[in-house]
Amino acid sequence: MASLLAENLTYSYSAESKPVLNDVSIQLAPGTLTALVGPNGAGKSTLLRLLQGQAKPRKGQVNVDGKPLMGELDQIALMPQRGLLNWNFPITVEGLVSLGRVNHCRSACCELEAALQRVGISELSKRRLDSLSGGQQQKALLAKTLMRPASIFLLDEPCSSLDPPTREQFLIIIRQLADAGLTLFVSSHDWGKSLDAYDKVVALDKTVLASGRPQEVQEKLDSINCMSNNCCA
Ligand SMILES: Nc1ncnc2c1ncn2[C@@H]1O[C@H](COP(=O)(O)OP(=O)(O)OP(=O)(O)O)[C@@H](O)[C@H]1O
Repeated sequence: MASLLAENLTYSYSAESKPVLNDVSIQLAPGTLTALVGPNGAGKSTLLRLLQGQAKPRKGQVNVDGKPLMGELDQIALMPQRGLLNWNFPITVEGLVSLGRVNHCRSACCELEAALQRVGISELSKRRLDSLSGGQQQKALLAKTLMRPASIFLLDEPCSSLDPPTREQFLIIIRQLADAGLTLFVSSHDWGKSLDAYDKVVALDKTVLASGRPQEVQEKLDSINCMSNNCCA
């Protein structure tokens, strides 16, 4: 089990441009499920990339288990937004999921079958990716991410494009993963009852607007115009 502490992160995409993240601090406790919500352009994906070590903050630092993060770590896995993938690529589910394997990893949790079982798609392993529904594709992408020998998982909008029942199913899966000891940080545009499934919510709009238990954050955000109408978009 691993913990993550980000302190005072500031980031801009170039030296001349304005920061897209400003003085962002967050803490992820081991074995917890945390939601990251915020409007379009709030910096959610950027923050997840900083936390995984894909980009370096201009100010501030990320600590994993008390040690500064230097570059990408096997310990932290990022599931990208579905829009970044070519879903028509001719590959089977097991082919895609196997791509998540890290060569030197031999532990049982990283085995293909275990990853497929964890997200409940063992029976789809021989199917082509482009023959699956959006929800099944998202589960396959999660299974690929779970092949990493990581204990911290950053999921970028895994529930986008899923219908409400499939979202609920997905939430049950990620809740089980957290209950099994993994640390999950999940960006989302869902705002409302579905956040009750999380241990903690971080609301971001370039900086942290609110952070805490779902009910507390919801009450705080109810008074902020940009996040009204039960939706962060
Ligand atoms: N590669 C890039 N170069 C320059 N600016 C970028 C780049 N990627 C993102 N941005 C800018 O950074 C800001 C934050 O974008 P980011 O994608 O992190 O937000 P987000 O909260 O994930 O948005 P969404 O909910 O729409 O996915 C936006 O203003 C965006 O235009």
